[in-house]
Amino acid sequence: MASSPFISETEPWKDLRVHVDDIKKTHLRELMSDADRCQSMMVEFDGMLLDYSRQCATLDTLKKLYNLAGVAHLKEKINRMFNGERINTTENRSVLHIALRAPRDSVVNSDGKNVVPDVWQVLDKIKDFSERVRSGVWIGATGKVLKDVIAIGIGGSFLGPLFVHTALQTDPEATEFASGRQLRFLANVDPIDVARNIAGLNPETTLVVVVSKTFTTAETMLNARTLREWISAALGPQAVSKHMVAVSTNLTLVEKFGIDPNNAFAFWDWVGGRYSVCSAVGVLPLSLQYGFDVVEKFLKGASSIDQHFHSAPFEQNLPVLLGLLSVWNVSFLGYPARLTTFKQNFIQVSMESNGKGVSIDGVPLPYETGEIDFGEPGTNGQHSFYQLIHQGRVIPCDFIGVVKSQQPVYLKGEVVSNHDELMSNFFAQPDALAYGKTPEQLLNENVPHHLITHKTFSGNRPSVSLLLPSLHAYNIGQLLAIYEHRVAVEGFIWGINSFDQWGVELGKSLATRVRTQLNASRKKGEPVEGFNFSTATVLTRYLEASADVPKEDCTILPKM
Ligand SMILES: O=P(O)(O)OC[C@H]1O[C@H](O)[C@H](O)[C@@H](O)[C@@H]1O
Repeated sequence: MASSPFISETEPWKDLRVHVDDIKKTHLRELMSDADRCQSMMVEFDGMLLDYSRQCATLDTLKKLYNLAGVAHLKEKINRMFNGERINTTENRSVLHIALRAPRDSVVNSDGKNVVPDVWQVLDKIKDFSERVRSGVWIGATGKVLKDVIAIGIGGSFLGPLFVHTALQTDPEATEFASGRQLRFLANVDPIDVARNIAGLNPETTLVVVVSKTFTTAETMLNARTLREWISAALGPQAVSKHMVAVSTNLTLVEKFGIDPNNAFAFWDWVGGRYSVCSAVGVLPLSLQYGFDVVEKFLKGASSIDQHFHSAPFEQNLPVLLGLLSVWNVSFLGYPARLTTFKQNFIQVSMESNGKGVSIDGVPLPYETGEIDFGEPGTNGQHSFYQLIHQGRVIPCDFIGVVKSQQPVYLKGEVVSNHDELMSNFFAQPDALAYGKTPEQLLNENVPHHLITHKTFSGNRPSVSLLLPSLHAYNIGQLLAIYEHRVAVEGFIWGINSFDQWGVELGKSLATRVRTQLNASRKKGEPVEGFNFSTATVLTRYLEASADVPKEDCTILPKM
């Protein structure tokens, strides 16, 4: 099959390339002085306000980006996704995380079958199960209520749920429902993470949820076996069925592991791991902690953005605008990184989706794709790495602010409330980046000559600001979906497959070889063989220096 031409060969791409020179001549300071331009670069939807006026872009840039979207067939690609076509071609799968939050009476087809009833069957099962656990109808092996949950999972089976949990943890409505309960996440395979997770928990009152799409991920399965041992060592092996449940697409392996299939919560191949937080992956642990009704609001927020993404014209479409501007920053202005104050699962959603080297047809790309995403919430970044973004490299930034704090603090005698203090930075940083500070301004302030260059800020550094009315479950869903779809838009423009992740396989398979060697050396004293000089040397050193580990097959759990 003939492969499609690269987007970089199209006229709109070439036009944008030429346009870069015009834009580079114009400082953001000038662009910001045009109030009409700024007004046209603000979009509102469902209570949110996106301000992208601090992008190094004019209305003409936007027109050119819409032309690019046209030749990239962006609209058609979005429709193909919503229609359940197998757009993840290297895995021959459709990409239907939008179905996970579709209203009960809607229709989303995969291979001609409406998947919404299946989705709701699992959601109903989660609602029922979580209510039974929370109300103490489902109890542990010794008759105690299961008030604590450890969710074991990694990557997409961890980061999305962690993000939502982190955001809900301080939401007054959600916390009310979480009273007396704890939700912890065990992801990393480092044994100290096991220790941290079980510290202070009693197996008698703990429910373990093993979350893995494949149910083969080495870290998750070892952590699952470790906590199975923790439960059975304390309560006997028969307790496992009361204290362990699973979320997976691979129900056969769930059963083989020893978890009752009735206590397994399914999802489907058409849900990518990093797009799975709206499946049982997130909905089960979060419903156990906060109750299903809160989590349903999160799903509704995501669904609202899905419908917006599917139907709003590009000029008003938040994920489309954000995606196009990211492509502009990465591919044309040459800024490969992005800072966001919302980073947990977004780093995975973005970098695993779009860090690709070949087109969807498998042809090496003549341009780079993906961004290096990083960030810190609130003002933490200001006190660590903002030096670099103000005077070092140019890093386009996303600032996400909330009108109403989840937990307002007012102190008598203070100039502003604590939330206003936080938001002062939300408003100040984008302008500091855009305007900078000139040597003339510094001279007027009588700054000594030898410090002028040190204290100069070049400015002209782009950012977008997104203002949310509040941070309830619904808004968290909106935010998640905006970022998921933005990444899809970027990938659709770049002509890559944003839904596979072959790049994670090599490291995993090399770790398997090392694991085999460690076993052979520890158990049978075999020498290190088959590795390059460097690896063999350090591996041998590691084995020799840790020769005092137990030789016999035994179980030792953390002592915390
Ligand atoms: O959910 P699992 O099958 O355990 O997969 C967990 C994670 O492992 C892989 O390495 C993938 O890169 C991730 O996309 C995935 O989320």
